[in-house]
Amino acid sequence: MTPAVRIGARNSPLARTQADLVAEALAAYGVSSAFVPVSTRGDVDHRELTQIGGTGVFTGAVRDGLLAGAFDIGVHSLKDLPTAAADGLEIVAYPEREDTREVFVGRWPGEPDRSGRPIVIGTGAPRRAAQLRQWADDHGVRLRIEPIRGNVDTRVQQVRDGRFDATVLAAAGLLRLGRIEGFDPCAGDAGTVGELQVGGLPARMLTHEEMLPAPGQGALAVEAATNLDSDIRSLLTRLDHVATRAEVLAERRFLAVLEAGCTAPVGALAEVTSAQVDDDRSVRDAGTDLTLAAVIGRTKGDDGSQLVTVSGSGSCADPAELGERLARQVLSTIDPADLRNEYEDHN
Ligand SMILES: NCc1[nH]cc(CCC(=O)O)c1CC(=O)O
Repeated sequence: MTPAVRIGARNSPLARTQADLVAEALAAYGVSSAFVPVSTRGDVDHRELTQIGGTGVFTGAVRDGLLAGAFDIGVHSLKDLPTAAADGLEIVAYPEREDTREVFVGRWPGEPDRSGRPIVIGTGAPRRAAQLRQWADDHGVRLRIEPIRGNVDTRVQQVRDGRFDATVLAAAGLLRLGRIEGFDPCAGDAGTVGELQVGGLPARMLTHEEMLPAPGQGALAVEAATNLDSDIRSLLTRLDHVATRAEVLAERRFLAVLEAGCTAPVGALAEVTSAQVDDDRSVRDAGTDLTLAAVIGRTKGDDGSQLVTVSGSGSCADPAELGERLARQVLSTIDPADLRNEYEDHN
């Protein structure tokens, strides 16, 4: 009988659901598990995230619990996890990624509005704000962006209550919680636009051209202490998804290199293009089988642009190389003083 694995995660509905997904995957290998809830600084402090400051407001307490031996593995939303490695800890698996798109929930600003008043969008993420402002400029739409806090359902509720006209949330969280009505994963972008609802509000999937996700969005990180029992560790590595790993390593290296040079908001999406993943977990056609597209918020340029965009391709065999190369390209071609200097929680 394999001993139960203790799984620590934030005590929010989404974190709990994500921990359950890992528990189910372990159960498929005949391993039982128990959930250990962790209260984090981000949950008890209700100021804006940009005010609390520092990265890892949601993940620090889970990491502390791992180091203290309170549980065997921690399950994080990867996009909330700081890029810096934590001493004594390692990420043992990146399970298969959810949908990486963003969802616009509420009144769509592209529609004519007779009131003449700007649409108010609630978001605390400078990355989302920068891309929304650029979209609004491109479409001649007036937007006002205001901070919003709370878990996924609370944010939707605040739109329903009329405190905001709309908000933007990750498809991954909404799908895991089962909150998107009318979603057909096979329909692609066109098949879903205009037909979706979230909490009774109109919703639409944003394309990656409209908004790039946070680095690591839609992916989970299964983290453990480096001294974890080796049998449990090798079991956990079976939860790893090779394409997801390549993608998130490219995105997170891009972020890490940029963070060293500025604090601008960053959106980044890497995609494995070959889809030729061998059963033996290596990726075929190594060469140019990984793409990366990214946006970085900048102060308004002479051409009115508020975003720097960059894209390129590399190899699944060395995803960090692609991320690093594109980040250095941005840092060498753009004056860092032109990049927006805002604390970013990357959500
Ligand atoms: N801290 C917020 C957070 N962290 C992870 C998710 C959703 C899941 C994901 O993006 O992987 C969310 C909510 C959101 O951005 O809508």
